[in-house]
Amino acid sequence: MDVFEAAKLVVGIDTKSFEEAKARQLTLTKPPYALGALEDVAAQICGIASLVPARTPSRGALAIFAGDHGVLEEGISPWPMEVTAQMVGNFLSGGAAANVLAKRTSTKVLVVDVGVALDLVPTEGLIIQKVAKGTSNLAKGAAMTREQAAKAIQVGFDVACDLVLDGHDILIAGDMGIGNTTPSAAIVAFMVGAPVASVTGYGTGISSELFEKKVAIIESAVSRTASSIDRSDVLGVLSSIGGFEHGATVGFIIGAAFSKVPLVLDGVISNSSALLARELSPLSLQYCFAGHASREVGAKVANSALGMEPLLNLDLALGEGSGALLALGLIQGATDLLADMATFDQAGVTEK
Ligand SMILES: O=C(O)c1ccc[n+]([C@@H]2O[C@H](COP(=O)([O-])O)[C@@H](O)[C@H]2O)c1
Ligand SMILES: Cc1cc2nc[nH]c2cc1C
Repeated sequence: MDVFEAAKLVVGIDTKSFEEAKARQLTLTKPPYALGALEDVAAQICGIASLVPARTPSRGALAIFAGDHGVLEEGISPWPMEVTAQMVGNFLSGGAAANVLAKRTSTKVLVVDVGVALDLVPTEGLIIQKVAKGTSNLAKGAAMTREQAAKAIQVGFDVACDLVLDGHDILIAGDMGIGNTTPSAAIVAFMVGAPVASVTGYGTGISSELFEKKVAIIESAVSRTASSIDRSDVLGVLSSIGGFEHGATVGFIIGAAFSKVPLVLDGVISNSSALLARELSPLSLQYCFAGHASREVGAKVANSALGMEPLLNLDLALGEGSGALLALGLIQGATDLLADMATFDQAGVTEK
């Protein structure tokens, strides 16, 4: 199905089930709202499932969208481009942080090559849907064409729909792309209208000198974009300052919402992508959870612009879906609590 058509068909979560879940929380053996944000999470899961109590999501799937970035030639990351492809190899052989965390929650790990510069060898667990061999350098002009942006979004949407058809009941957004904190900060600055220096982070670890350079590059790309593109023009924004991972993540979010399954956002790449998904489908955000507050400052700015409270704040700056995978355990726990705790009546505990 065409993702842009699907985006228009996304419906909000079931508010009746959401409210019913909130009411059920009050009957459980605990002071009102003693489980805090976990109560909100469980109600949101019930709203998504249209069922109270909802079944606990237990068949998670992590999609790690991988792509390269032409802007790397400006020296905005200390790591060379080939690390993107090398880390894809690491994901496929099970040695990355994401693999370790996914194992704990029996989450399937899928890598989607949406724009890695090097050719990858077809392997089990790898989907090759290369839009191009890396983006163009956004410091010099548009990062991609509008057609490429649309293709990246479609890839992410198709991956989400296929995973749900395969029986996965919660989706996790992950990313891998050396240099991708630069387009992420550009997207946040442009979409939120915040000063670039206030949304730019240190990525994989850059010097303060390099940080100044990163900010200057993003400032110039954002002002180039602002002169001709409107915030509601998602293909315009992506083509001007985005990455293929961002495009795919936009589609992944819409795919989860269209398929009515929850999705856990990870760090600054998925948070910035959610700002774009909101333009195509505002209701799609009702299916999203902010897994964590990344160390990357733009992630925090994006989450607050989205009105989302991150579940964890662990100073993570890894990507890959690592923070979202950790949050999955909390989402599962929250859903279990609503379903399995005794009520005051059942336990013979006096209500206040
Ligand atoms: O998830 C995040 O918020 C995050 C923060 C900093 C770095 N990363 C990861 O590090 C890479 C991008 O960092 P950089 O410095 O090369 O732009 C990319 O592979 C991301 O997955 C991810
Ligand atoms: C080693 C390494 C692992 C990563 N995982 C996600 N982004 C990454 C960036 C680097 C450099």
